Amino acid sequence: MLFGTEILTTAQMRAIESAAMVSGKVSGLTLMERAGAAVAGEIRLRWPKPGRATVLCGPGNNGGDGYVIARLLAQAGWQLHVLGLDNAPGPDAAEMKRRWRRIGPIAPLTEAGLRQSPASDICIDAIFGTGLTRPPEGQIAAVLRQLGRMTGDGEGYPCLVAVDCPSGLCMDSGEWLHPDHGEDTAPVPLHAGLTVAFDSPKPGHLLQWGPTACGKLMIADIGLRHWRERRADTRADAMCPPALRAIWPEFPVRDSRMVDVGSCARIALGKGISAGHPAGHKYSHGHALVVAGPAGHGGAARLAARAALRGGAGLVTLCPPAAAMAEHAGPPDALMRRGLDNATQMRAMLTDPRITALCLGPGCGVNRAAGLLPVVLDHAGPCVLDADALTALAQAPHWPGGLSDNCVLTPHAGEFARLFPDLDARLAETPMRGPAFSRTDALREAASRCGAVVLLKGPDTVIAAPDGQACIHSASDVPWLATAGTGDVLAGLITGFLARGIAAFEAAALAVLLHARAARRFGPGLIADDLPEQLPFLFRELGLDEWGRK
Ligand SMILES: NC(=O)C1=CN([C@@H]2O[C@H](COP(=O)(O)OP(=O)(O)OC[C@H]3O[C@@H](n4cnc5c(N)ncnc54)[C@H](OP(=O)(O)O)[C@@H]3O)[C@@H](O)[C@H]2O)[C@H](O)CC1
Ligand SMILES: [K+]
Repeated sequence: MLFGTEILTTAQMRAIESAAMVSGKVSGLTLMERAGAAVAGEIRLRWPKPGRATVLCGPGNNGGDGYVIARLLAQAGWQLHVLGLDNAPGPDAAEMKRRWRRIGPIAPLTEAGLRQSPASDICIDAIFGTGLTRPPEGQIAAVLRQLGRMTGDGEGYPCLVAVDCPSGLCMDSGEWLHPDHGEDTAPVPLHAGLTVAFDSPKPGHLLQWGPTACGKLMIADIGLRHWRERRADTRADAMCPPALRAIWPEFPVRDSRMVDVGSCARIALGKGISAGHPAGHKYSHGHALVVAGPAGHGGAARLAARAALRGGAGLVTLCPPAAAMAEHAGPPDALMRRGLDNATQMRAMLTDPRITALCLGPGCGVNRAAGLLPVVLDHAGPCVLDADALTALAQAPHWPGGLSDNCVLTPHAGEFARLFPDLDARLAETPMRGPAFSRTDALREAASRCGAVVLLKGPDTVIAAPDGQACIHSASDVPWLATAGTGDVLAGLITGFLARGIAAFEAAALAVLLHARAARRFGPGLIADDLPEQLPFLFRELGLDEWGRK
């Protein structure tokens, strides 16, 4: 999979960190110094004039990073107020604590201690990082609640800077861990203005509450690349499930490893049918069928068909029931129309080998989708099943079998719950232990059960393939994408890419990326009809006007 930055689970991060230390080439103390320096550097970039900072240091290495940050900021002229625990941390954090003590005192990390802290411009949360395994309770939970109350985006509030992650957030799922007793002990979610994470993003930075909790996310290089890449080369190890990647072209993230989306997209498109036929005829760019529903419900399928055309399918044929043909008489004229009344007609249609992809579901009606579904599945060609086709699929006798890995399912949360009620129930459970069951866990399981690529739509869209590849696409910066018909456009765009011969997982990933990018480019006020119209500009901006040339 070409798109995006690799995401590491907390277990993978720990394995890489310890491989680095075992090698003897880098010590834990050096890594901690680099981590602290990265955060202090980001702070000084944003607040060039030394100010006042409160640093909250927890029991482990995240706390150790906090002591480094305090020391480096103090050396840069900041006024520091440091709170810490009276515990015996690991040797690296203990050493950093000692070094801080030579500079300044440590007040007890308690709710009262925090309330009585001198006013500050920023609060630095170094309480828990990737080592969080259970919900914060007692005094630490009270400190976090107080921290949540006293920091925020509003004027007059100190900005919260999170070290690696906001404390209490499970970094494998983006869930806040809850104690199992009482509403009044529920976590007060933190809202950091800046989070500086180390080496790689973790799933929790991107899933569920992650984006709102983290604020601006910076990924700092702390010199672990060699061990990360070695691990990627030796994927036999149990710590290394197939790659999980983040696609975040314009998400507010800075990451030195961020890939060039334009070149990734170019390569993916170049792998399609058009490769080697830059001046090919229309059939060399594929022929997509988009099934439409009964009269009065044609808009969704037309949106999908338009997106498939704009996505570059050579031909797109819209197939409403014959009685609904009149409804589709308007533009675009490039769209072909052909009546389709029943499964027999569909079976005949699909004998044409030039048809390279099919979209079933948008505006189709559940009964019509259920009638056509067996033909689509028997045909076993590249297809997108969306909307009503997913409802029909959940009721099909063979479900969850019968699909192949060139099929993409595009459920929203409700459709996902109908298809995989047990996984949905697990996702809905109050997370009380880390690592909590995540959307990537659920999607990998869903894809492996049904044998198709599954794409769960949302501000944190997750896509998984049956072989375990998965990616998270962050679009929490484009809330205006949540409007009627945008899902139909996405289904159509994937169909267009499938028609062009792009493999299912890549077609889904590329479509989701361009879909959000189109919304970002258009801005608020967007309606679904605007999305396909943005694609030509996007293709040009990303250098995709050269598609077909590798
Ligand atoms: N990634 C890297 O290469 C580097 C990361 N660094 C920083 O280290 C932290 C991870 O440090 P770690 O010590 O493993 O964990 P934490 O600091 O997050 O947590 C400390 C310990 O707290 C205990 N724990 C867990 N949950 C709770 C809870 N709810 N209440 C109380 N205590 C809790 C847990 O220990 P237990 O033995 O009690 O289970 C944690 O171990 C990472 O985030 C980075 O900030 C390095 O500094 C640089 C290299
Ligand atoms: K933290």
